[in-house]
Amino acid sequence: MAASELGPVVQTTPLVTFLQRVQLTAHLSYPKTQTPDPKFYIDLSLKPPHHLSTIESAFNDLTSGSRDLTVPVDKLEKFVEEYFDDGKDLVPHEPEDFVSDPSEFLLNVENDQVREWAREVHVLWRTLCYRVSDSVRESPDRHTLLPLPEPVIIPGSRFKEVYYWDSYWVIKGLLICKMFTTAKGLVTNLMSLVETYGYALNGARAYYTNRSQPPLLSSMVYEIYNATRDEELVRKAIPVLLKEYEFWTSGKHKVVIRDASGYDHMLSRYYAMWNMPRPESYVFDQESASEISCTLEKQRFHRDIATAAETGCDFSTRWMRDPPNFTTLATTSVVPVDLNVFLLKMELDIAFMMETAGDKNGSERFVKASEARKKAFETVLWNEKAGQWLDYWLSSNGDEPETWKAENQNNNVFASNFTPIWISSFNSDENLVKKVVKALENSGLIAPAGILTSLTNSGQQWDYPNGWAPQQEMIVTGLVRSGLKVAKEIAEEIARRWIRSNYSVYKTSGGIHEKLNVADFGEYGGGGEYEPQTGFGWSNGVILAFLEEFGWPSHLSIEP
Ligand SMILES: OC[C@H]1O[C@H](O[C@H]2O[C@H](CO)[C@@H](O)[C@H](O)[C@H]2O)[C@H](O)[C@@H](O)[C@@H]1O
Repeated sequence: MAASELGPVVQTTPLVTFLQRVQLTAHLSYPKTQTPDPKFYIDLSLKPPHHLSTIESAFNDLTSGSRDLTVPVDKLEKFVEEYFDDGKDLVPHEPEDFVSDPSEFLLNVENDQVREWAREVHVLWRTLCYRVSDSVRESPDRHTLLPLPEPVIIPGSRFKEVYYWDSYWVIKGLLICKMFTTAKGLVTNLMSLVETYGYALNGARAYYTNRSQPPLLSSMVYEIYNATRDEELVRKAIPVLLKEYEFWTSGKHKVVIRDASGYDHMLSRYYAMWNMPRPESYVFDQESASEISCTLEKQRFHRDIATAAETGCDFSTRWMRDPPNFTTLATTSVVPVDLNVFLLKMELDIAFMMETAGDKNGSERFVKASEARKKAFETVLWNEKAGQWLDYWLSSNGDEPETWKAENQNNNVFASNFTPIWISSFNSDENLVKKVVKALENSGLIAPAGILTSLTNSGQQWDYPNGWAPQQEMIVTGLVRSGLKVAKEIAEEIARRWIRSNYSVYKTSGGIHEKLNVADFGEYGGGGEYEPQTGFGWSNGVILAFLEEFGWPSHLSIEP
């Protein structure tokens, strides 16, 4: 790891650096209307028996003499065909615990049409399940895919690798489908990444080693323990979670906000260890930064782009100082509500796991840490007038404690502002829940497909109307756990909307075999990208989780 003026940088591999060059040449060589997905190139493997040095020199020959880095497309395609393999690094895998009709599957779903669909969603796990090929294990230098010990569930579409936070909702879905072994395997994979790198990577690719994603590993372990009572898993998880906790609460991730009475509150922010264009989107990031001439400023911008990817919400006006101007991205200057919710949850989960494993002192330490963070939520992030928690803009670079200012709270409404309600100490406070429910109802976020991520129509993936808000599963869960009638009613309404809109996406034009993009989702908001017969990992999980929580009565229509 090297250090730059703005923080650490994790070096990438020679293969990633080379594939970036191929990506750039492809981008420049194809006609504008046929621009290839840059991620395709960075995901390629070297075709045996060729080695990187041979392929690199063949590529130098191919491009030599071209002043503008372009080559004829037919020659480029022939080159890719000759020297690379596409998609052979993952091998389809039949999950050993898959049964087509799991016992006690969604007993509350009475409506036959919905039951039949839920079963189709369950079957999708088979199409998303793979194992890493032996060639990745034997020759890791030939692949950008990283070796993992257990079978994986991928999101689908262009994402042919494990993703950290997606795995949380995937696991929720797998548990409902009684696929306990597969769920445990996903956690084993993520734990192996923490053991190797010190944090769970954004995704299992060599170009994702410079950042993590929303930290939900402890929640995954907790969910599995709840379903299986597997104490061995808990014992194995504790040291791994301690390592992950250290990553998120130290170095550049740690920020300290001093309140009016001089009390220091420790919170966390996202902070990627990268200051160049992201390899998987090299050509786009380079273009986005093209107007910035100062090197340091460029590096800062690239770090903020990579950091937005670490948030899981790439991209959103939430991270922009002057939305929707993309170059004002300042992700590292935000103290995000949801990240701190996930860390509060991690503290509570670790406390619970230590107690389960008989470590009383350790458990108390984490209960204390959770109480301190809860206090920070009340002082730094809560806004009484808005009835929700607000992201906080740092005034400084966050290296030293800085004093809290009311005007630094970001008054814009985001789904993430409501995620603290997931935490029991918040959802058990009746007065607080009532305030939050009122604010949520008046927020404008509740759309025909559930909770939108933001209210700003910026064209970004994580803004209205695309509205992918997987965090709505946490909000819904928290509202239900409050036990308050008004909260449960709104939670059920949100879940029904999500189910209906996803159903219509799956079923439009005669079935899931039709490819539908977010854009086709139009006024519904929410949902995701659907490839033939796969659905999308995390949304499959949220569908099943909502169906389990609320069922679907026989008299209720599924059509929106
Ligand atoms: O290729 C660009 C970016 O893709 C990923 O982000 C999106 O897909 C992920 C997989 O479903 C999801 O976890 C994330 O929330 C999405 O925004 C990736 O995580 C980014 O790092 C990457 O740059």
